[in-house]
Amino acid sequence: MREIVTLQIGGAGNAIGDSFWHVISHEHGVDYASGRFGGTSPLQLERINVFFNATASKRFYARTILIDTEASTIQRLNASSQLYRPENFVAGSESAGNNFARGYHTDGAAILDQVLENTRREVESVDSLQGFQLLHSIGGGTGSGLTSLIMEALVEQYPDNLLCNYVTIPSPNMSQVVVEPYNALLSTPALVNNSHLTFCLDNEALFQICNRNLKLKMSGYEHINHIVALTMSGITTCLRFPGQLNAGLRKIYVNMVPFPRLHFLIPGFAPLVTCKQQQFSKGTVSELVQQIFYSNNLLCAIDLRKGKLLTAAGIFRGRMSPREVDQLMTGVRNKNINNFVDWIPNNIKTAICDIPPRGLKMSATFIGNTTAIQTLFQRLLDASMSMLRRKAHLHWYTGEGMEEQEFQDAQQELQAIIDDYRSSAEGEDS
Ligand SMILES: COc1ccc(-c2[nH]nc3c2-c2cc(OC)c(OC)c(OC)c2CC3)cc1
Repeated sequence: MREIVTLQIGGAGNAIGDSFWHVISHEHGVDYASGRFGGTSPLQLERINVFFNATASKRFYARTILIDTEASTIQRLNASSQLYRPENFVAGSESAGNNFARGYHTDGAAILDQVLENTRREVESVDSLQGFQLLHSIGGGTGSGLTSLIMEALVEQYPDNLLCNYVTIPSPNMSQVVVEPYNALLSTPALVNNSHLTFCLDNEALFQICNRNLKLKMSGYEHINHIVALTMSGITTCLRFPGQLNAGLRKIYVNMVPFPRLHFLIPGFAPLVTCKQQQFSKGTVSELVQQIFYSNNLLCAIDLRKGKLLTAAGIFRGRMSPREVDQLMTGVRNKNINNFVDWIPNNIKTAICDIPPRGLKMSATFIGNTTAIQTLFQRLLDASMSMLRRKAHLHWYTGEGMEEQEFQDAQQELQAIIDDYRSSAEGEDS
């Protein structure tokens, strides 16, 4: 079986991770609180080992390491569910204080060995590891700094395995801490050089989806985390349920990433409408196909029309005609041919799973590798540079042993990835 080890890091990473385990444990017939299987179909068990371990008492637990520099968030999860193995909780004694330097050099570094020991134990308990998925933000100190440190160690210790990151990206409209742009900037080198697949989850877009699409009052992150979990469930559908594709992380990597550095993927999901709007929806496949190409349904605040798709994937769930899905997806490509690069033939792929997500008759998940992502990177670069020019708040980092040069190096990495995506839109080699 091609198992995946999850590492959920920091407050945001653990909140997203908990939502993800809530969603997929239900899909696999596993009770979130007890880990007991109560499913109704053998399909729920056929590939359950990709993300779960079976215990001697016929229960299941999530193959995940729960990591944070301060204990409170993950202590709550330990109390809430037997889905999490008690030994897999790794907490520091002091928060990384929203500071990349403390996540990477001090408070995070203090727990790195424990993280790697727990990871090693999970790796040695599987038959055939395919890779790791890391859930984290890049706005906070732990999600940015400790994750960068962990990625360097994983690449060194497991050079043949893939790293797949689900990364929440700070937004000026949802900023909690003024130095978030610095933490995001400093995360760039690890994401560019050590991640193989980086799914970008932009808080700006997620805020707009809750506010504009779903008309939700934003009282916290629970709605955002559920949308992310639904989308992650869609992205991992072909990994978790049997289907036409012999699915693995490497197959996504090989087919979605034309050059190693251009691995930043934009997810989308449909339907993202209120229950009232859902009553008026036609509930057709055609509607789903249209919606997943709307910028309003993307989990990144970018406009697909401002770039070209290098590759795209659509994962459709529910009872529908595969022929109709293929025709509609091909139709979108043909009608928007200028929004697809012409130097990668057949660069759109569709997969169908007849098991719909909870509460929906059908859904569609989009994954786009688009050159339009450079606008998101430019937003991060502009936000960090406007402070760096004035050396604002730099002392919080230099006081923890960092050099200003590290900021300039990260700035060059971020500018370089922007340039690479820009030139790939023009058809030059990246
Ligand atoms: C852009 O062009 C292509 C993209 C992917 C593939 C492919 N080949 N083999 C696979 C897949 C694959 C496709 C998936 O979605 C359509 C997929 O779900 C995320 C998915 O997920 C797990 C996979 C893995 C298995 C082919 C062409």
